[in-house]
Amino acid sequence: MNSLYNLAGEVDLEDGIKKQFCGETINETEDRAVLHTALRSKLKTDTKVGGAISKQIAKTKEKIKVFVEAIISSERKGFTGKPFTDVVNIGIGGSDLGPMMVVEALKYYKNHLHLHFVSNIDGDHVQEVIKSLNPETTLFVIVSKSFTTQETITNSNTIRDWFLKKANKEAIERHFVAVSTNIQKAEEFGIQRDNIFPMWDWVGGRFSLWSTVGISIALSIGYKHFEELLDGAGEMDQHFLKMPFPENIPVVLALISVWYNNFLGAESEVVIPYTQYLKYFPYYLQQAVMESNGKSRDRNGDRVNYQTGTIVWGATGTNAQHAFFQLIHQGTKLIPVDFIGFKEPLYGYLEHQDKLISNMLAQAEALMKGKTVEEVVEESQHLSAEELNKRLPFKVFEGNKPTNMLLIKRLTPKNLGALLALYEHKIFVQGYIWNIFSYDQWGVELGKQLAGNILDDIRSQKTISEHDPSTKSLIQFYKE
Ligand SMILES: O=P(O)(O)OC[C@H]1O[C@](O)(CO)[C@@H](O)[C@@H]1O
Repeated sequence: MNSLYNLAGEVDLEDGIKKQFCGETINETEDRAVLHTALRSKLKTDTKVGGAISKQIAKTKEKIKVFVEAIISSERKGFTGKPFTDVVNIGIGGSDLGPMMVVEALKYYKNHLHLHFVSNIDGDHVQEVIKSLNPETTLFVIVSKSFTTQETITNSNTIRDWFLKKANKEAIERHFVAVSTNIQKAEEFGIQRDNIFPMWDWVGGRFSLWSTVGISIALSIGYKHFEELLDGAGEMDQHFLKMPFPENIPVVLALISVWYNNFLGAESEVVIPYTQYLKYFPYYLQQAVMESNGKSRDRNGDRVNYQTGTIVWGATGTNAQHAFFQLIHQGTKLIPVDFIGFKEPLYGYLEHQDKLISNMLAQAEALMKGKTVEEVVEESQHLSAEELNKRLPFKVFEGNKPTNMLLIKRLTPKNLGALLALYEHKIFVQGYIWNIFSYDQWGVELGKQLAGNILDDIRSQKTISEHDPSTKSLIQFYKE
């Protein structure tokens, strides 16, 4: 650990952290600051946070509060005068995964509104969500920082057409709101200016659930709980800013992960929350981690000659134990595990809770200790020598498999906020050590561009763009 702390000192991590929180343009390839932390800051004194930005944040939070409370209390109603019962969040990537994960995670705190999420450009996904909805009582929140994302715009157009089969154009202003930095495009879509919630270029998509992108969260659990989520994240920000590295949870987790990734050759990390409420957490984390640190150029533009972004995957426990834990225990790959558990159950089924947590602790113990030949022999007295010899190699567990254990008191909005901010900071620390830019995502652009070309080819009589033989024949096959 001391060597790792020295590594953090060598790259001047402390300075990097300060630069991020003060709003320096650390996202150099997009020429932007990275200030999602300002959204949950109570301090008005930090450079940029103290100025124009904190005023914008306060004004926008008030707008969210007023809007959310009007919908929840039924003061604001649908076009036929009925209260809203359902909310559909239309967005993808960071405009979907964060809100969807938190809405599910905090389901225990939800009110009467039913939240739905449409993300994929797959028309069947859209239909499956809208088919049971009543346009008179459904609110649509279009979330797109850019308001140009193909999936979100296509889905919003389809949903607006479906809505207009039952309602007239004037009803759109009551039922459609948008979250975007691109006010012009949102207005062109038909959203009234008053119904557009601003977003800022200093909030990255995958770090945006704390902003207006979190409207679906605030609608689901109420504004007060949404604030508690922000408070929890704010407390973790202060911890990250102030604690010396050996006591700094995000720093320690990041360094341990660098150790496994860069020094022991671990290819991936797995995250296992022992609560069904966090079933979408691995998906959310995949975007946060892999879109941020999946880079092979350093900050000078040179190709790195070391490993960067870890592959993250996971599922809830105990389900995962019955699915892929075999490979973690006895496979050939080193896979560090993060266990996340909560001491108190929300509904009080103590028998379940004791069993749930004992499974989590047992997995960590088993991975660490393993099972020796002697132990297998000891517990196999009932077997003949021949039978024992046959089975012995398969019953041995090598052990020495690393795990982190995050044991939290209770799943509350505040604790969840702290947990999410913890992982955000872990991502930053690792990116900083690897000397890469964590806050851009140029790697998603090529696919978008080529999909545009292929769409043109699919729609035209002839294949017009240049393709390799494989792509060309696949386009042909699809068209036939
Ligand atoms: O909010 P937008 O602009 O629609 O973008 C959605 C997502 O698309 C991405 O840009 C990747 O394609 C993500 O970073 C982002 O979260």
